[in-house]
Amino acid sequence: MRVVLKLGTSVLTGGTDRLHRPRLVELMRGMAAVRAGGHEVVLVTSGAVLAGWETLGFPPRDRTLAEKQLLAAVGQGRLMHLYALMAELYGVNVAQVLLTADDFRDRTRYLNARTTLEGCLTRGVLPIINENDAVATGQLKLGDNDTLSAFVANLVEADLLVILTDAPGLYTADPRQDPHATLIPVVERVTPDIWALAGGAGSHRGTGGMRTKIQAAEIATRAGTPLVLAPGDLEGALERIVAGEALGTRFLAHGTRLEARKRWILAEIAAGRVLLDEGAAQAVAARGGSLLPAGIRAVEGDFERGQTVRLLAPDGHEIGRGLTRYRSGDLARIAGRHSREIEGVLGFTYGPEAVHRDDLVRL
Ligand SMILES: Nc1ncnc2c1ncn2[C@@H]1O[C@H](COP(=O)(O)OP(=O)(O)O)[C@@H](O)[C@H]1O
Ligand SMILES: N[C@@H](CCC(=O)OP(=O)(O)O)C(=O)O
Repeated sequence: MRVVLKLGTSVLTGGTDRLHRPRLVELMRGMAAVRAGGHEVVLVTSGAVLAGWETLGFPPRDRTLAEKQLLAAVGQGRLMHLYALMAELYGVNVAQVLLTADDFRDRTRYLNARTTLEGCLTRGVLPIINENDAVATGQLKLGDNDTLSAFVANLVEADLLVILTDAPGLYTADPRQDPHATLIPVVERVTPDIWALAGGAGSHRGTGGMRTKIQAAEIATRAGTPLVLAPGDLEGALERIVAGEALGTRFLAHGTRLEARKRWILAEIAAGRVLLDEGAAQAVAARGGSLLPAGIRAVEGDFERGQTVRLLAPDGHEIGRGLTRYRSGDLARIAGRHSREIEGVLGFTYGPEAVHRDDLVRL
């Protein structure tokens, strides 16, 4: 299973003013255990602003954007340093990836981020992601890490998104305000009734409160990834959730990830056409295989890597659509060539497939 784990500031502080070291060790132990069980983990972490405030000796705060950015710039390094120390205890290597909204909007940046994260996972490195707070403002900013974690879950096509926070899950009302509030164990759909349960902003150290968690649930579940919202102060929480135990609140996915992805591919306007030879058409249409450059006869249109293209059989009829791994000019140069030759021809490679079967919908 590929799991994206989001840790809020409130979890990292354990209700104190500082990054709570024993808590960090326990969380890292959980991640290492899940990884040792054969799963992949991507961490989305908050806490840079808090870490910066701690490092500078808790100066009085004016809560301006400039101050927040300064604190994040100081704290991000500190946060990573601590994670690296904790990870070393468990023999885990970590990587830092700082993202902003533009990295999800711009196709090339999106694909590059995905390649980097995939690379980390392939090599067994734990990617640790935060928003690039020091530079991102206004339109550039996603603004909260709940939303960021849902985007990341989408980016890496996670099987599960786990958000650990300082509440035991989604309650019928804000448990801080209403002592009679009760836990909702399963949410089938994020309806207006669910939205109505979220109070305002969260704890005084957190950013989004429950609203951004529901927002994250909406984004993730629509893309086919379920979300579990659970308490961060419970020992072994991550392992128990990954093992399938019902902890906190589970938001169910709509359909499977693959279906969600295919809906998305079909919704995109095709940017070009790729003409296949008979063998490739057979492989794609009848056997559900990937399209290799060797089976391409011609490339029409001007498209970038990651855009949707139509796949045409030799008689011109459309047999499928998919996301191309190479831009049109590059694809034309490797058309008809064996995948081994890609690097020699282009000087680089994005892998042996022109369109991978996971990125392809047969019509
Ligand atoms: N319906 C609800 N159920 C649970 N918690 C809620 C609800 N409405 C508001 N909250 C508040 O949201 C807070 C979690 O958000 P936040 O403090 O931003 O956490 P984090 O730092 O983990 O992102 C909880 O502590 C709780 O007070
Ligand atoms: N990127 C910011 C945290 C933003 C955020 O969403 O915080 P939280 O509500 O604690 O998850 C930071 O590292 O301080």
